[in-house]
Amino acid sequence: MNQTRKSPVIRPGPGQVWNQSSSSTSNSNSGSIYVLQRSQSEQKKKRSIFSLIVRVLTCRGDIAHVAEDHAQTASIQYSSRTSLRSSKKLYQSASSTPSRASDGPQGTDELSFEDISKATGNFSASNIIGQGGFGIVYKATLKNGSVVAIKRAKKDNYERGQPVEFKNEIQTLSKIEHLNLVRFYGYIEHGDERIILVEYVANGTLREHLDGKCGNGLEIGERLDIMIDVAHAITYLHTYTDQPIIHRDIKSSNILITDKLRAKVADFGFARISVEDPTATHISTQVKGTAGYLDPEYLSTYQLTDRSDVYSFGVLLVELVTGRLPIELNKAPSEKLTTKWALQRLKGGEVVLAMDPKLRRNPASLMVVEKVLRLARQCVAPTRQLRPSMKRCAEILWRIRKDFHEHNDVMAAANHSVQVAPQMGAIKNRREFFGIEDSGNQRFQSA
Ligand SMILES: Nc1ncnc2c1ncn2[C@@H]1O[C@H](COP(=O)(O)OP(=O)(O)OP(=O)(O)O)[C@@H](O)[C@H]1O
Repeated sequence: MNQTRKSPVIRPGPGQVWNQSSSSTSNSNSGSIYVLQRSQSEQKKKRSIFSLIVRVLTCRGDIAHVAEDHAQTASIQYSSRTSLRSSKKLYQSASSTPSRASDGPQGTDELSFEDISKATGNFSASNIIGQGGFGIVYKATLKNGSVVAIKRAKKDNYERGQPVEFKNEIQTLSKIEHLNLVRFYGYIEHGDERIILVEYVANGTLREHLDGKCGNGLEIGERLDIMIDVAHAITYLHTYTDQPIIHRDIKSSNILITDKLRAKVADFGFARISVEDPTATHISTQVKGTAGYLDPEYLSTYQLTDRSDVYSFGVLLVELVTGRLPIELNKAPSEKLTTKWALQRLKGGEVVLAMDPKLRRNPASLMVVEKVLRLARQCVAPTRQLRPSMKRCAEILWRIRKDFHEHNDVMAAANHSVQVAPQMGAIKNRREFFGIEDSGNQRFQSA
């Protein structure tokens, strides 16, 4: 396998985001995943495709800074109408002709930049719901009352003159539809503005829930549901889309939580759409992702496969049962790398020590934590051949959930009989107290 590294390996600190170039080309004639074989210029072109959607930056401003930023940008005059683009009409329409988002919420058709501006209160600071590598995220209420999330790119965060290929990618993204994936409705190009319109998910990120900043704390059953939702979303991306998609940035802050405490995977900024080549084993690409979640094999070889997402998913599983961040800077050296620490507890038969202190301890929750850690151990195996597919992960999690429910049912039945027995005892004692013959015993037993 030929491989040429063009850039040195730069290792960011914990919590920082990776954005490291490689223009390696790779060949393989075995296996069943996918490979991109591109010249350096083609690779560069390809790299720019998704940078428009999300570009990884290593620093984040705080909300106050965002508000200042907003104050400067809010005064921009929006004269021409440039409308929401996505899906089929992208090619058919000239750039300034309104085009339609496929199956977006009612009201996202024919949206212009002015409409978006109005819907966000002229990008009002009060509508800011977050900030990420791509830019600022706003909550927007459309004319018909639908609520969507608007991602407004930082000005230095896109490249002009996107190639046709970019439009292909947008088309593909807009076709992705799964209950556990944040829906991509479309984007708007307007002068030097780049806007992405996505489904609004109301209840914060998974990380915020684990930190107790959102919600009332997730019980183990709820966490299991979230694991399964994420597994379904990634399985869909890997297996059931027209072209397999590798997410490349599975992490707890990219998992949005619904009001019903179910999960939706967000942020396809790093997503790679694989070319359909049944003989290929991997994509050679620049390394992107977030420290702590990054597949070490991808990091050292630049070879991206769907098993890189499986690795990140394994880290996420550990995060869900321990409540800890993948890298805990303030812990003792032996506890800094959460996955390693938790898997050592598993090996030593001390799962209870790894369990999130916020979780209730009972045999059922301990059983779940242990089984999930065992699955996580497979997911973070050092080489991709040893890791299960996402589909397999989902199947294992279903089994764990089934066992959990059965366990709970047994516990509930046991509790019920414990509650019933003293009542019967009390009644019997009352009979004795009143000197009544215990002739009703038979009836109690059969009741
Ligand atoms: N569709 C959405 N619905 C509701 N809130 C969202 C949505 N998308 C993003 N947010 C909020 O905005 C924040 C920033 O999101 P964004 O995806 O831009 O960045 P990130 O994933 O946190 O960081 P990075 O882009 O560096 O990976 C999220 O943490 C979340 O709180």
